[in-house]
Amino acid sequence: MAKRGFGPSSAPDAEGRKKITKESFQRGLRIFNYVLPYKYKFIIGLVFLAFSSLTFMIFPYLVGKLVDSSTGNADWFLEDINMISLGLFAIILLQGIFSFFRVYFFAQVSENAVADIRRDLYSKFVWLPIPFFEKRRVGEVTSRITTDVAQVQDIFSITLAELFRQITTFVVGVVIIMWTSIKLSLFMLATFPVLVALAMVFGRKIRALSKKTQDELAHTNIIVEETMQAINTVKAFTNELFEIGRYKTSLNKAVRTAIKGSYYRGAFITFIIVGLFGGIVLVIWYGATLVHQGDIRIGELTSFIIYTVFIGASVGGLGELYGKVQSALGSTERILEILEEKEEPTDKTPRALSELPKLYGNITYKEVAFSYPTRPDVQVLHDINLNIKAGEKIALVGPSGAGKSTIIQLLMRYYDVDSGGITVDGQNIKDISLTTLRGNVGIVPQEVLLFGGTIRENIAYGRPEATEAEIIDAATKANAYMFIQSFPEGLDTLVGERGIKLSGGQRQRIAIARAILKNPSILILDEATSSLDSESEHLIQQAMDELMKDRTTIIIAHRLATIRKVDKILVIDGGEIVEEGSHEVLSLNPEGIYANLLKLQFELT
Ligand SMILES: Nc1ncnc2c1ncn2[C@@H]1O[C@H](COP(=O)(O)OP(=O)(O)OP(=O)(O)O)[C@@H](O)[C@H]1O
Repeated sequence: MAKRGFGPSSAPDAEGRKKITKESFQRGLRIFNYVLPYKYKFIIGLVFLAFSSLTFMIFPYLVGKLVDSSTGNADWFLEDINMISLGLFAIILLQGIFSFFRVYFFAQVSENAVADIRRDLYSKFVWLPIPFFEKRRVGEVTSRITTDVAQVQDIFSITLAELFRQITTFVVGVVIIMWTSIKLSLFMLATFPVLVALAMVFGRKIRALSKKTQDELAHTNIIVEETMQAINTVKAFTNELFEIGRYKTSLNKAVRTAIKGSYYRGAFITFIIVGLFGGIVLVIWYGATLVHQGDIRIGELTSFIIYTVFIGASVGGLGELYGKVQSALGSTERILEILEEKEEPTDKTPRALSELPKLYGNITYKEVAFSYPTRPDVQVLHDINLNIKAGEKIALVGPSGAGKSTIIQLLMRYYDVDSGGITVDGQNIKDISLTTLRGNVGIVPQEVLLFGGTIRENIAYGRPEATEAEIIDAATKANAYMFIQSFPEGLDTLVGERGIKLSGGQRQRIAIARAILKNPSILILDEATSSLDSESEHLIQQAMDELMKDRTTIIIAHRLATIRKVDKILVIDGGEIVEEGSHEVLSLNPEGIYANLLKLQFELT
């Protein structure tokens, strides 16, 4: 799933990296559009970066002069040891000051630009149609806005600066050492960078191994999470020992991989010590020979060696940065891909619900056929024809998976029909603004999810501009105000993760209050499958009756006892309407599905 939708030019690897090609690079550069509003700060940051990188490069030169001075070989305008040391100190101070401003300006740019990307991504997510989310896992969607954006932030704040610094160090360093001694430079360049490059290859292998260890540790964490989430089930089945065993096996595997990785890490450290430091010793040896022969001075050798270390570090650093740029390009690509997704054609101007055109609620389905975009080969609805007059109440019944919810989802235009058409008040819903359509439909879902916040906010979700009096009125009509008042904080009681936990019946009544407040012409009631106690059931039924008054209502019914009074019952089976009529008519057909379902439920109760 994570690999879905990448450009054809270069496939990413398992870590979501992308090969750097001209094309991917050019595409990636488009993320810099987010830096444009802050370009002056960015340029000032770059200037400070250039200053700090260049002052840094003077440091080894001055150290060399200092050594020459101390050995009586001074040939520079500053001959005094104290003066050169002061110069060194001044360089360090300058570098410190430049670095402060570099970090300050880059942080201003990166924090703002990244917040802009996050805001755009979030808005995009909210405006995207339902099928987008069905094709992806939640974790995948959230990682766009967290991990991928963090990668891009790294580029804006650190990687770019580092890249610039390493390249400057390398180029300026090589020029200076060449100027000092061509012979020694050629000797150094033929040995040292090769060793650094080898170390990089080795380092990459180790990273791959440590990634494996991390993955295995992540797997052990999944077990912890799963067990904690389902701790009641674990205890109910007295499966504590089984879970401990599962965790232990997974943990042992992670430990084995980690230990295997440590061999390589040990070997790597040995290589660094022997190889890289050996390389430096080689350079020192050759340099010392040149000093002995009088080709260069001891101070020049000193600064040469420091430059060599800088150049080596920059070569190593560039390798690492290459990997980072690759990952960031992958992230950029994924972010841009989402930003380019087509949004639902909803009206984006903030408007009060009451300002939307009011629909009457005459609904027709004509020869509607539909398959879900994720399963195009399975036709879920075939040839659905139905007619609901404004104010009529109908119920959809039928076995699980028959297609009842799908019929409703199509009315809400979460998906578009494959063939046929749905009209509201004679107008095809494709021609009605999505905002108007959804603004005129109220839903009381099967499983009510409340947002973390107060009860007031949760009820007002139905119509954010509602007044306090309207909220109380809606809560009262929904038979919810009684229990709300019984909480010390009343409407201000927090619900959700940090607040109190409401019972299923209470949540349903909040959802009814929401719908009452929204005052829609079309109402959809998705009956809860879990049964409530009779007191709660009675209160909910009363609230539902109040809510249904004067509205076109479609009930997805699971308990047939609640729908006897509706105008029409539609029995859905296998994506088709197989029976249609009032309770009286349908219950008299002994061969019919409805009569059989009725009998079954009667026997069960
Ligand atoms: N988002 C989806 N993507 C793919 N297939 C789906 C999706 N939602 C439902 N289906 C499939 O469509 C068919 C009809 O499902 P639907 O939810 O409409 O049935 P239902 O009659 O409402 O069932 P229930 O009473 O259990 O809620 C089922 O086979 C189901 O697996």
